[in-house]
Amino acid sequence: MNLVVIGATGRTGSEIVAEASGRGHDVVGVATSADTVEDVRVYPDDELPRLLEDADAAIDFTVPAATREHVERVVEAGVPYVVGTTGFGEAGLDALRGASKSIPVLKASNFARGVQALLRLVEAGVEALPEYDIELTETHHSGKRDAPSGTANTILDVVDSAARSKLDRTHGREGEHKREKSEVGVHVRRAGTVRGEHELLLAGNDEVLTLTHRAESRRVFAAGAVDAAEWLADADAGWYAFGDVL
Ligand SMILES: NC(=O)C1=CN([C@@H]2O[C@H](COP(=O)(O)OP(=O)(O)OC[C@H]3O[C@@H](n4cnc5c(N)ncnc54)[C@H](O)[C@@H]3O)[C@@H](O)[C@H]2O)C=CC1
Ligand SMILES: O=C(O)C1=N[C@H](C(=O)O)C[C@H](O)C1
Repeated sequence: MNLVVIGATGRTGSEIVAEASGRGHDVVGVATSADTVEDVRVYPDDELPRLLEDADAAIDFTVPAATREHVERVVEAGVPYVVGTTGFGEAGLDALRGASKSIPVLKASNFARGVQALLRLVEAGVEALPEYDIELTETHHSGKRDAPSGTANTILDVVDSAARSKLDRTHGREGEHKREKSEVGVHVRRAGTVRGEHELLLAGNDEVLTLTHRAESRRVFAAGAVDAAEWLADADAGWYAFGDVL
């Protein structure tokens, strides 16, 4: 396949370039400035329209503002679009959903296959323990821009759908704060080079169940993103999730 990796010089984009090249795909990169990654040419983002002309798919791991600019170019080129970027507001999500009327769009907050399994375990745990208190903690490297993580928000959406009553997301606690039954605590840690860890704690009287996923390297995200691009290249226009690929 001809792949365009947008964000190719980034922590994750550079792993995606390595993974795609390693699989034998023809890869070009786009980033804020020209560079070379794993012997792959990286072009500044104003070159994106030309690079999309022969692309079979584009993969975007940048920042929400950049992805919003890219999506119009990708739609014009009619190229399947894999989006890993997180931290969108409603307008950004609407732009991506709008694009899916014309091209196949696959957006996932986490391309690790283990997180797909975690989401299924979260649903089962919440359904089995409806009265238990739920607290979510996510930990990422000190360079992460958005909080909570996109994965944390995805986990909370699964909790919402599995819970018997609406839960209020309580981001941190300080001062006098007695826990309400309707709370789901959300806690964010930023430190070092942590690749991505998510822990859901369900606590009842005299017992605790914790469900944890930890990414040991960004290669796990890269493998999933390239799997998604290979799958999406033959898809019809529409809105897809990483679970559709597995
Ligand atoms: N869905 C998933 O599995 C994962 C998602 N992510 C998300 O991916 C995004 C990027 O994360 P990192 O790789 O740590 O970021 P980073 O800061 O290391 O890299 C960002 C990349 O985007 C590029 N970029 C920024 N503005 C651009 C523009 N206007 N045009 C073209 N390129 C532009 C930069 O040049 C750089 O290559 C974040 O939103 C993060 O949450 C990260 C890992 C896994
Ligand atoms: O920024 C990161 O690094 C990651 N971001 C994604 C998120 O926001 O959930 C996925 C992964 O946890 C790594």
